[in-house]
Amino acid sequence: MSVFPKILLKREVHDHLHNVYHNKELVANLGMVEVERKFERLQSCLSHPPSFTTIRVNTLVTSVEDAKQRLAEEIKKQFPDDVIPIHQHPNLKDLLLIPVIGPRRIQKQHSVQVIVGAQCGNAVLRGAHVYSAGILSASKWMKAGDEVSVFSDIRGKCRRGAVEFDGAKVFIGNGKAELSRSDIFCTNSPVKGKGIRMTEAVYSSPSFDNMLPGYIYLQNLPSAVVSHVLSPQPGERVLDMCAAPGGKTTHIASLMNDEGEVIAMDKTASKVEKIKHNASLLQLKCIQAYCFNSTKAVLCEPKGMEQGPGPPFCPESFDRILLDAPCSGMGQRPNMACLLSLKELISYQALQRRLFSTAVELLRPGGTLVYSTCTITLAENEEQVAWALKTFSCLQLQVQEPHIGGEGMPGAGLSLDHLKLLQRFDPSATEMHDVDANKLKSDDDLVSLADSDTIGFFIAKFLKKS
Ligand SMILES: C[S@@+](CC[C@H](N)C(=O)[O-])C[C@H]1O[C@@H](n2cnc3c(N)ncnc32)[C@H](O)[C@@H]1O
Repeated sequence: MSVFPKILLKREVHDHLHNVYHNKELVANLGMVEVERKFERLQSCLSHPPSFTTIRVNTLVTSVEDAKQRLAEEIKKQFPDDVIPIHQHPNLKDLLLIPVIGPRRIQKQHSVQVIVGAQCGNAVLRGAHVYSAGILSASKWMKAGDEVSVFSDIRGKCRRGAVEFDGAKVFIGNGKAELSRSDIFCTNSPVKGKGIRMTEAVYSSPSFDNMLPGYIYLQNLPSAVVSHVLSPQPGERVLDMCAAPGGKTTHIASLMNDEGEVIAMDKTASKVEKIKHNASLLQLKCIQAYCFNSTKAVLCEPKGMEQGPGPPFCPESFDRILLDAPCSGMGQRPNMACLLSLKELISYQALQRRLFSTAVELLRPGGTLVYSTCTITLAENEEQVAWALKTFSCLQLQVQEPHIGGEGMPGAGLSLDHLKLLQRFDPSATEMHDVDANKLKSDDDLVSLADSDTIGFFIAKFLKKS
């Protein structure tokens, strides 16, 4: 059931998405009434978190059963009075599902108020505590130990250090202050560590910060599907073109049993350090990470030139390539306000095409290319597939295994057969659910809810014909 306002969009973005979700092909398929409902559901689902937190087990260092047991012990420390179920996904054997309980109707609000940035607020609704860096405002008299009510500044309008804030804010739960207002704001150096320990969030999930490092990796369900769809094999040479912070890179390496070569690139140096950190934490040795603009990753020098281990690379030199493209991120949940302008929203298509063209050049004939995004627009998903099939006659769409999400969305002129080969995780495909750990009836109910109530995501798999 909806407890937060639906996602707040700029008028121009709202109207654009409205047109996308009311395109002629979709209306012809579903009818106007269903299309209207779908668009309303989409806006509502996006402002709420998915019903499950998903944890990928690093199967190179532990078994799923062992990780499950360790997780249960850790979660018990946080929720001594509750039984929080942990389920292994039946089709993604390295994935564990933990329900996000909520929404809770919290009656009591405290007079001491804390305002946090929207990103911090979104993390709280997925189980995080409030870190000091995320706090924008705290009541004048707040001291350590106070019970406080926490609000998210959804429009990004609150001034850092303000004593009160009357702008648009959404209540996300109650907690206990670990620092005073002056500890947070009256200091010259940035404050680190926890600022508020959440005691009752509107949506509650364990906090996985620093939990079992090296054993588990917090990863959204559709993101964990991607590397299985790519299906990398031990000994292969695999390229992850837009890789930071390395969630999929590390998954790929672990599916390859850490044998072969996984080359990860990202254009931002600090993010490349995160890939290296994650690879080392998860004890993966076959990953090489480089800071590089992947649109320039094809070696153009004449043959015979010495080629180093890093980019640029010779054409047709990879067995498999993942292009988890930079995108508008409109599928991320929860997201109570999207501050993107229409210009920004539609700017990604061109960059994605440049990256895609590079991927096709670098892939060997007979190789596999997977394209994915965490967004819900047609322009970045089905339209890109239609363009790719028209532009590169060597490409053929492939069946995906596992196929857990729905089919592609009509509207880009793709045939029904092609739409069936695409995998779209569409939050608007399900009704909103209250989740109460004790009322999840059967394992089947639980898995189908976890599979359908996810972030918005898209996956296409291509074969480069020999
Ligand atoms: C969707 S995120 C990747 C998430 C990552 N695959 C994971 O699962 O952890 C997209 C990434 O693309 C990077 N990026 C954007 N433009 C790029 C470019 N031209 N070359 C390489 N990386 C780029 C961004 O820095 C960002 O880290």
